[in-house]
Amino acid sequence: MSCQTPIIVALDFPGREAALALAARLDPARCRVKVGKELFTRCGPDIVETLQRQGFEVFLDLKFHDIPNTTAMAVKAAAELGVWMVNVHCSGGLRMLSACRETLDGIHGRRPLLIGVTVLTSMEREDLAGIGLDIEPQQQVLRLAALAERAGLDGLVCSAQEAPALKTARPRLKLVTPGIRPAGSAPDDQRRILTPRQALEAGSDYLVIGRPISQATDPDQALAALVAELG
Ligand SMILES: O=c1ccn([C@@H]2O[C@H](COP(=O)(O)O)[C@@H](O)[C@H]2O)c(=O)[nH]1
Repeated sequence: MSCQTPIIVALDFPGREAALALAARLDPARCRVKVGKELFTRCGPDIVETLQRQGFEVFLDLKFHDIPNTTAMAVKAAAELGVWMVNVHCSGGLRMLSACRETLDGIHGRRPLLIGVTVLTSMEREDLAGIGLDIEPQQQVLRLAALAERAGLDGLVCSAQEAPALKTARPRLKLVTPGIRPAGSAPDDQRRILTPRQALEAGSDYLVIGRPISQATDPDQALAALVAELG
């Protein structure tokens, strides 16, 4: 059975054992899982295959960013691994994004959703100024969204705070939103945050949630509360 909720649980752990221990407490019908840089660098493709065998759809969150050929071949490798979603940085530019799209279009069978990372949810205006961008995060997200749309990507990683503007400007694109924090919980290093319910109401299609579940005293209860909040 495919997943019935918009929740993607980030398995940000230093090893296989901890990641699979949390996965064992999750139901693939109630959430998808995300394998990011830490877990993948430690465990490699095997962890993705294991999670898929357990019934999970996997978002491979490696945020590829390189020259067009290198990035497109990395996306191809992810597709051959069978992942449900893969992402690349929009700031790699139109030629890089188009190369990834074209490479996936040449693959037979099920292809992963190709998602463009816009502005990391840990960044605010002053962080953009620090890298030479004198612009509000939302404006930069909208610029990169235009590029993603032109290249034929399936969606964007952004903050749910930008979802209303994106749903108006780019209604075709799926919105994958980290920076989700239940009311009253610590923002940690995130800056552009919303609660799960606010994010859905704003127009998010998928909610990426890590520490509020993985670091909770009772992860099962934390996930159940989130699912209940979303209705
Ligand atoms: O802009 C981005 C892109 C990716 N992430 C990833 O999402 C999770 C969020 O984890 P939390 O513990 O809920 O903060 C994490 O794996 C990030 O690498 C993001 O936060 N922002």
